[in-house]
Amino acid sequence: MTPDSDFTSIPILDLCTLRTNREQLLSELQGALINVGFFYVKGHGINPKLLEELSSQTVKFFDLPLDEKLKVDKIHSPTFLGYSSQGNEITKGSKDNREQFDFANELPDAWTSNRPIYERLSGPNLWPTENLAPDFTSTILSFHQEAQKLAEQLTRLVSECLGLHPNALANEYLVSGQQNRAKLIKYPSVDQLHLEDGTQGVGAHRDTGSLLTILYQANDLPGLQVQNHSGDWIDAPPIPNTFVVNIGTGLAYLVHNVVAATTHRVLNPPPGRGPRYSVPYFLSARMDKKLKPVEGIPKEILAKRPDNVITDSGHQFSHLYADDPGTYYLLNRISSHRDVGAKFYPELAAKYGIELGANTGY
Ligand SMILES: O=C(O)CCC(=O)C(=O)O
Ligand SMILES: [Fe+2]
Repeated sequence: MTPDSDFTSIPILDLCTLRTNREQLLSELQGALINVGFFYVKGHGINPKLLEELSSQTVKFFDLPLDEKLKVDKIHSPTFLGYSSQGNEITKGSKDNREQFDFANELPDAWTSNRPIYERLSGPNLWPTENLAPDFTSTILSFHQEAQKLAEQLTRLVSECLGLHPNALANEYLVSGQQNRAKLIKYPSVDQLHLEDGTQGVGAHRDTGSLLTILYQANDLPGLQVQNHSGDWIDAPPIPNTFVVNIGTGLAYLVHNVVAATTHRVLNPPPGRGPRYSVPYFLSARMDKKLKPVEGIPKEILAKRPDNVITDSGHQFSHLYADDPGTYYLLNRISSHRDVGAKFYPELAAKYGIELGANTGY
């Protein structure tokens, strides 16, 4: 791709087209994957009422008193599920101005010390009590279920549009009972920030260790930006009843980087317009299997791979990535949330040289 044909907006794909003109949708999807790595989906079939309820529960959760939110803080769990307060996460060496609540499909606390350490990441959620947050848990879990179905459908479409069997990726890298994470995010209004909070909502990054991300922008504030191949930042503003989908480094690796795990970032919300809310869901590859680029993508599709892509994102632990996805993923969690790392994984952090005392990031 030459800089002249670089993208300047994010394509919108309508999944209803699958019923009327499947070939067209697959061709649009292929273009979006190879040239952009980001696209909106509409016609996804997820009930708009559920999405409204998700938005409202997200706002209500963050409006709870801080001491109640701290009762479900990540620090209480080796899974890194739960709440993290403002400024507690680090991307590219700087604090991110966001509060978060990480959740996943519910799994029991099954890890024992004779199992691989990364399996300790999978386990139960930390929920606020029902009387404090009525219908929160059921709404969040319903959304998770729907996002999971959509993500699996998209994985099959991605395979198909790259000339593979629709189940080529799913059969190898998705396994029932795996835990896929999602989170509620609040980017506080700049009027509520202190000077030392810095300027980033979340710094430039790729979604590491996941196959794809489905992002629901839960109110109408802009902030998400996507980096095109020339290094320019392109806005991805909220569009009602759509999701923004982007490709993670896991999927890109599996398909020989013919699809792009595109760099993105989030700016603080515009002044005077209140906080921005968003809900990303991350579909992950199974953690217990080495990643191996798939065979069978036709040469003419591989030849479309863009080169000379400029990115502001680093790439942590890449040496480990393909060989041991579970450990790679755990190290990323520790690095982003060092207080949880210090409590539950001090030996692993020391082994990989992650400084737990200094909360300074990379
Ligand atoms: O909040 C957003 O719009 C994007 C968040 C994001 O990129 C992430 O959490 O990986
Ligand atoms: Fe992201």
